[in-house]
Amino acid sequence: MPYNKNMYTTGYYKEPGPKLDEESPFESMLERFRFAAEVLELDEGMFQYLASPVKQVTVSIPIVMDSGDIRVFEGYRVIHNNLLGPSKGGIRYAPDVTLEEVNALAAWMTWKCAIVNVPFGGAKGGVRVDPKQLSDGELERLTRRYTANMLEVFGPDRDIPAPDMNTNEQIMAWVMDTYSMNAHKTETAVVTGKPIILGGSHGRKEATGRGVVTVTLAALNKMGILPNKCTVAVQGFGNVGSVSAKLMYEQGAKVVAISDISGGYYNENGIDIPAAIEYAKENDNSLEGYPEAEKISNEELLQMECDVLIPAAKEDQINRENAGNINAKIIAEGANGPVTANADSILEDKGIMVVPDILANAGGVTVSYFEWVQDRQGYFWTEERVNRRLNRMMRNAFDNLFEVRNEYDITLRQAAYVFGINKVAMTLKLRGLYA
Ligand SMILES: NC(=O)C1=CN([C@@H]2O[C@H](COP(=O)(O)OP(=O)(O)OC[C@H]3O[C@@H](n4cnc5c(N)ncnc54)[C@H](O)[C@@H]3O)[C@@H](O)[C@H]2O)C=CC1
Ligand SMILES: O=C(O)CCC(=O)C(=O)O
Repeated sequence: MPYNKNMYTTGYYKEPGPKLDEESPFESMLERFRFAAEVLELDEGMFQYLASPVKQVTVSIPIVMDSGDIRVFEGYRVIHNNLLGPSKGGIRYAPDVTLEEVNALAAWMTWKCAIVNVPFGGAKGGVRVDPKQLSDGELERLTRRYTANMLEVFGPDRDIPAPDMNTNEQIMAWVMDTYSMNAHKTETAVVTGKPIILGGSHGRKEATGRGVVTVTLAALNKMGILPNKCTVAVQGFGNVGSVSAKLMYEQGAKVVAISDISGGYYNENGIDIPAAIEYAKENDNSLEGYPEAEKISNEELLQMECDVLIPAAKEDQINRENAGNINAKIIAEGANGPVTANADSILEDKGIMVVPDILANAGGVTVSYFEWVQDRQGYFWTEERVNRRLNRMMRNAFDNLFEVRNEYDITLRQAAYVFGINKVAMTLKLRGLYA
């Protein structure tokens, strides 16, 4: 791999650089991509090719509300790249999701799949809706209509969705059923993250958090910190955050702070995570009013002194404004894009090891791959087998990136982009580009 050390010791990357739009995850993605492209000496054409999504689909989703009124929502699916195989990535329901954000999330999926070595390209979907405002019936109609609008995009050999923020296994079951009705056969492999009874995989629900913890333990080991001697703060208490917190707790770590959209909860003696999970389950998935802790703000959580900070909520949480105040030794990115590109060099200067999203949260897509394989074979694995293979693949990915990091004296995030983009670029070269 071509390498010129001066490029990033004296180049634009170390300078304050052009002010990026903190609100733009796509710009954050591109900024890191540019750096990797320089390291790899990608030519301009290759850069443009890999930076551009293959397909962007925007649909309107009209549904009849329980009141009898019609409302129209906007939905997206972006296929960023499918050189390595069918595209793969979750569907997000959020009132503020944009096509631009989905573009970034889809590109991250491309690099992520390359890093964990699963034979998929990258995609992501989104619907601009606050699902909490919909009844179950409205949510089902919305999901079915979105899927119907994407029938030509989705497919077990084309594009395979999965859960992301505010979507879950019930929503995946509706996607599978709608697609199957139109295919005139049951097509379980069209979507992953389904209920186990419908062809889902053991371990998928916990896979992202489990992967976060595997790489966190590897990072702690590199720093010579024992898991049972470390303190942890977790932002976000949904699928990824709650499982990461629970598995760190089971490792003997002291999880001193957790948070969700209702705010942060701090206990210097450590929070009883199984009890907090039970509390959230009984309170409509919210920590609001959690009694065994002092209420703090999400900002206070991010800035508290701890060994491991796991941002597992959403993008742009650690940015140019607050990066200088982060007091963790390791940041393990459970969420996609929780640290902006503007914050990267600030964290690097503080000596904080960032385990980047495209490695740290890749456990989800890894077990989605296992689910797809199981569905296609019609032969299902035990949870023990799933977890063992997941741990192995995450650990291998961590070791590969650590090697690139050491070889080029770059950060783990830079190594992740270099590794992932190199693999996709090499695939393109071998496949060729003549239509
Ligand atoms: N579910 C999965 O398998 C995967 C998810 N991810 C990423 O992990 C992140 C979280 O996803 P999930 O856990 O699936 O979503 P989720 O919908 O299950 O949970 C999201 C959590 O974040 C909290 N939250 C939202 N805004 C917040 C804010 N401003 N401050 C603090 N907390 C806030 C919510 O209250 C909730 O507890 C997202 O970035 C997603 O893209 C990444 C890989 C796979
Ligand atoms: O499980 C999958 O296919 C994708 C999960 C996802 O959306 C992500 O890793 O961001």
